[in-house]
Amino acid sequence: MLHSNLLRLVARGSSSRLMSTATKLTTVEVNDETGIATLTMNRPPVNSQNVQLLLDLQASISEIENNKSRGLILTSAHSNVFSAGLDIFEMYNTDVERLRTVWTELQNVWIALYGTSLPTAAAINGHAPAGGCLLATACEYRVMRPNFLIGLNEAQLGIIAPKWLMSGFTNVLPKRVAERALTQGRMFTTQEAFEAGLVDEIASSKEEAVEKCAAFIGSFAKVNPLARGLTKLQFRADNIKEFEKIREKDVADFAALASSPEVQKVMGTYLENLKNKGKK
Ligand SMILES: CCCCCCCCCC/C=C\CC(=O)SCCNC(=O)CCNC(=O)[C@H](O)C(C)(C)COP(=O)(O)OP(=O)(O)OC[C@H]1O[C@@H](n2cnc3c(N)ncnc32)[C@H](O)[C@@H]1OP(=O)(O)O
Repeated sequence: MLHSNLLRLVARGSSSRLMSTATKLTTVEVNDETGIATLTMNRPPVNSQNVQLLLDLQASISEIENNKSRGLILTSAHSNVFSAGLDIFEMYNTDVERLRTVWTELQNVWIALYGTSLPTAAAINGHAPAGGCLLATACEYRVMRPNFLIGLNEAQLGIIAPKWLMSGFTNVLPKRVAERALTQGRMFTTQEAFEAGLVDEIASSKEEAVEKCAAFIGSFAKVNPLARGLTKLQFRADNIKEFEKIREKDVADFAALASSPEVQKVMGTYLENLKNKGKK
């Protein structure tokens, strides 16, 4: 009988294995030929990041690190959204403790993804606003399907993203472009993101995006994995150290900001607009 601790489960033919997880909102599938793991977010309809999805992402990243995969590709099970960012419903009209948990688990996912020595790539098969962009830019490489939007839109929502949350973004864009985009809360189209360097390639389908991500990860085949991983982490060490210094305070700051009547009001209006959009 299948149970949550079952380790390996043959899923689709012989070329890939669905790794069992104790989770429901993510799946991990390892390609037998390449040894690359695909981590798929599956929280309908838009992969909004509630605490459970954030915990499941962490469990899946650990699983991939422990199962000796050669790399990690992050993608979505949905046809037009990679991830809509934090679940605003979960942050609205709730208590401070819940807000602290949301933020702590977002931090935990980010550091797990940003700080892994494994090669990582995002197959962005739909929109990736805010927390969706955060996950994509924590990866080393991004391939995106056409005609979607990606960016950190916090300034447009009247909120300030902390420095660690912007650091993946500022790693990949020239400083001047990043500053302008962040202060505008700009959402880039796929084409604009490609031209700016926010995404590395454009792919016409999810399958092609995953293949291109796999080719990027495959480009390290002849590089010593320890040397590769340590080199990557040296590049990221300053951001990681800065983050570790402020992570406790950052949780307190977020909980205070998100629970304030002003931000709660913004969330309420934002949620109304999202709901009404569906009725139009
Ligand atoms: C206001 C935020 C306050 C935050 C407090 C302080 C934070 C400080 C630092 C910030 C760091 C991270 C912040 C975030 O990640 S906040 C989340 C920001 N996300 C967005 O702005 C994206 C909002 N969504 C969209 O733009 C669109 O939904 C989409 C992703 C482009 C998809 O469009 P679509 O047409 O395919 O789908 P749509 O009809 O809009 O939505 C379908 C249903 O999903 C619900 N939904 C969408 N996004 C969210 C979300 N982020 N959280 C919860 N639920 C979401 C939407 O309401 C629809 O539901 P229903 O079908 O009507 O029931």
